[in-house]
Amino acid sequence: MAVQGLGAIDQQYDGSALKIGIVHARWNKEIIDALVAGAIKKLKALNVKEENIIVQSVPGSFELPFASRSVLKDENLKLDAVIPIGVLIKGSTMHFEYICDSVTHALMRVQEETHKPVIFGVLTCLTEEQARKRAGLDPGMHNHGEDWGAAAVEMPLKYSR
Ligand SMILES: O=Nc1c(NC[C@H](O)[C@H](O)[C@H](O)CO)[nH]c(=O)[nH]c1=O
Repeated sequence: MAVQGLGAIDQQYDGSALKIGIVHARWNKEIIDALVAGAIKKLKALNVKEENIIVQSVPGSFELPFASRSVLKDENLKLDAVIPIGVLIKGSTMHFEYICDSVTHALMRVQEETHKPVIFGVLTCLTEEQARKRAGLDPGMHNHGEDWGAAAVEMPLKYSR
């Protein structure tokens, strides 16, 4: 069996029949905007229609699990997957650690409760520089939002249909 690299895509998936939600926090706006744009770019590259990409925002990453569950359960939206996007940057207190840990576990619970893919789009960085690099804001750096877009297409086509 071929060993896949980190974030390797095993084939080109066709997202033309999918409806994907993106719920993003509003902290660290410049980095968030780049990550959201990267996710949307990849979704469109995989044929997800623009009208089937539903974007909503919440105050911060701590609100991502609640909003992700809400949009997945919304019968009017009929989403196939959700990409919660947040950027957590370590400050001078333990606030960062508690939010990172609680949000990570809560997003996994949303996935288990809804049986819908919840892509982990939360950057947990020690510095703003780390976050900027992972959003592709530095020349030559890869935008992790694109990986999240690819995962949001692959997962519902593989497991939720
Ligand atoms: O503190 N730092 C951050 C943060 N705090 C706010 C928190 O997510 C929540 O919105 C409020 O506590 C209100 O519930 N939210 C982030 O997305 N990134 C951070 O780096």
